[in-house]
Amino acid sequence: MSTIISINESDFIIANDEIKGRQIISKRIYQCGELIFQEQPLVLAQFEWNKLYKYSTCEYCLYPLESCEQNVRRLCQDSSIIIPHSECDPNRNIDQQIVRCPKCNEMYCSTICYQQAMNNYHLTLCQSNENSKKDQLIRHIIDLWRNVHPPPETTSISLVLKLMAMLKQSNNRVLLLQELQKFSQSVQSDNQQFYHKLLRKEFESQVEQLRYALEQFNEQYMEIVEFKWFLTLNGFRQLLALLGRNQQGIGTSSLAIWVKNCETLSIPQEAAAVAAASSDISQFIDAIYTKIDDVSGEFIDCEGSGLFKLQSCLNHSCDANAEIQYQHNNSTLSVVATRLISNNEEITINYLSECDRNRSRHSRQKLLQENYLFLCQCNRCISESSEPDETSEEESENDMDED
Ligand SMILES: C[S@@+](CC[C@H](N)C(=O)[O-])C[C@H]1O[C@@H](n2cnc3c(N)ncnc32)[C@H](O)[C@@H]1O
Repeated sequence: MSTIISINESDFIIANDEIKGRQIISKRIYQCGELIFQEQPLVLAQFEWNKLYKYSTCEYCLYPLESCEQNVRRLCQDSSIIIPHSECDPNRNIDQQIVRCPKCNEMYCSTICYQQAMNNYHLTLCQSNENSKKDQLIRHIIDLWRNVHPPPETTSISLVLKLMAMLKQSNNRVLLLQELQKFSQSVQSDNQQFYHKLLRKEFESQVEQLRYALEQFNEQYMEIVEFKWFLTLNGFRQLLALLGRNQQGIGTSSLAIWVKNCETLSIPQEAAAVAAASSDISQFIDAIYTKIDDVSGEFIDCEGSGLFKLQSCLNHSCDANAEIQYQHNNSTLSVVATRLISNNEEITINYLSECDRNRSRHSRQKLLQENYLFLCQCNRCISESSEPDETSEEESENDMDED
């Protein structure tokens, strides 16, 4: 885990900015669409809610373990749907590829993933006996988490459990802890104004229950002396702030890959046939997405999150010049330029979800303060600084009043 792949060391540098902390500065020109780097996570986990809704993925790399047809049938709750062009679905025979842990039945996309999981953490976390006290405590911790954090989830307690198990199984605990310490993790913003939203008064008792349960887990089953500090009152708040500030969402989907492959289908020769075939398939795809939206809402991907060492050095901008993609439909993250990036320009991504990006300056800044503890001063926020301090909801309410 935690491998940085495909970078040319001289293409960018990690610098230090007085206000933002670490930042990545380009040392050459990147064209729009160009890959900047690819990286695998130090640790990742599927969201607990996602798992509950039966999104099946490889436990180690989040590769989807459904065919496109199974995926669509589940999301539409309609077992009669037939997906055409099965040649566009690389997962059409995925059932035959799935590897299961012989003890707990957890699913993996390959023997390699299963072995990596075993070597890293699964030997410790394998829940093979539901009556055992240890398995019950793990389930209790996960249930507590789900009560604190209804969907959409942002941070996952499974990451904490996995980090503990990785430390237990590691033969170099010091190195792993050093890697963890590099992520930005203070509980407050530098000017002491913002706290992470999970550390507000309203969550105090639930966060304490979680901390206590994890402390019991460590004392009774893990005995990781090096992790004890993270399970103290202050240490646990810092751990939650670390996860909140750095965690990167991961999304994979069998349907999305099938749709992408359909776009490159070999085209029939005659112009009229081309038009008819492509309009048929796009109408079919539109109808599928509409039905999914009606039945399952927008929650359509296999989702999780992870900590990435290099990606976590990328700062936010509401006018970012790069974006995160999952080009391999698993947890390998790609950072791709979304416009021309000049030499010496900071490479930035947008931390906000697609739908939050069009909110007012005030709403965007509020979300960034609650989740990442900073006041955004990007070019877009500065150029919109004369706008009123209203959330998008207040803005639309005012608009409606005016109408
Ligand atoms: C994922 S880290 C990014 C790298 C970070 N600068 C570091 O030193 O590790 C996220 C944190 O970086 C800082 N940050 C990111 N974008 C920023 C921005 N536009 N303005 C100020 N601080 C920012 C915030 O402290 C945020 O919680």
